[in-house]
Amino acid sequence: MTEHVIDVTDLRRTYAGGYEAVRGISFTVGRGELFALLGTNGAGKTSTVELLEGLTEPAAGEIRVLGHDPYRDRAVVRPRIGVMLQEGGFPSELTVTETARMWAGCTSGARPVGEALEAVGLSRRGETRVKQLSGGEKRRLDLAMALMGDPEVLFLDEPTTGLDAEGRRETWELVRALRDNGTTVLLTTHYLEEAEQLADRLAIMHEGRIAASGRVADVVATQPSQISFDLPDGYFPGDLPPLADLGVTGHELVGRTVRLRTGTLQRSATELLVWAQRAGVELRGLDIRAASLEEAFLRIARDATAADGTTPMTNEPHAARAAGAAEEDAA
Ligand SMILES: Nc1ncnc2c1ncn2[C@@H]1O[C@H](COP(=O)(O)OP(=O)(O)OP(=O)(O)O)[C@@H](O)[C@H]1O
Repeated sequence: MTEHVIDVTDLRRTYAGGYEAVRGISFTVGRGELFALLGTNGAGKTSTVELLEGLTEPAAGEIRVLGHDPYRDRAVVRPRIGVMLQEGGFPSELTVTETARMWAGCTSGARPVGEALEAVGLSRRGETRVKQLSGGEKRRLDLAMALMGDPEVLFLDEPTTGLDAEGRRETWELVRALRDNGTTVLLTTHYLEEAEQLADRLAIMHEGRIAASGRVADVVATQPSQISFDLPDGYFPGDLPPLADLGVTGHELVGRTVRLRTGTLQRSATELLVWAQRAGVELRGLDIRAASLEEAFLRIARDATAADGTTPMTNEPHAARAAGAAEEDAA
């Protein structure tokens, strides 16, 4: 049986004023797994991660990290986890090595500073001041600090926000290597490609709830693939073969562009192409596209919104955030 390093049941978080940012979520993360928490702005990802890190107490529900309550058993859990926050905020005048030494001094069981910097490829930047590091190097320094205690569980909150494509890829390599060495990783991200690249499993949050979860392929498989093409000249939609025969589950006509949705892409595409071949028509603008995580994400957010009648991407109470999350919890 898989050991659950993180176990979350019916978790809720309510901020002062009664705003419920996390509305009864449950999930598990197995040892050595990389689990991604995705979601629109304000979906509740950071609010959830802060609870897992033991920074504050939930309004309801249960959390186990390494078998302990991360808030009540903080002294036991904290030395075994690493946390990379969205913004590290280290003093800009210190050098990389001075920063790492300072951090090591606050970390129980800290690994040698040189080793932590080596792990993130910053060994050669030891004498550089933090303010002179590039954005990507700063994020790597944040990661080095999170790795200082050689953690069993690593929390990465938006680890590649603000990085260019190369910096992002470098970070992915590092995170993959950590996972391959057995570190359990919980990652929040806005980048769907990041989740596709790294995650063993993921959950998509929307307005405090988990709208979909599972392996990337399973979440994508719940979404239809799409075939689109221009209606051939002189043809009407009724001249196409019966859509049911194509295995098509939905369709629309936008101008003269036909869009078909299907859960059996190979069959639908083959049937359509055979029909076109027999009819001697060229399907201009033909585009055959398997479902992607991005489509799954957008559709899930849209469906969840339609179901509860709310507007996506709402972010009104965000301003209150600046005042500090932990103290403001109503719980
Ligand atoms: N301290 C706070 N007081 C009141 N509301 C808050 C506070 N912190 C966050 N919220 C609200 O809770 C909701 C969830 O915020 P959270 O930061 O957890 O979302 P997120 O998914 O991490 O968003 P983002 O991707 O934008 O970082 C948002 O509506 C946010 O405005």
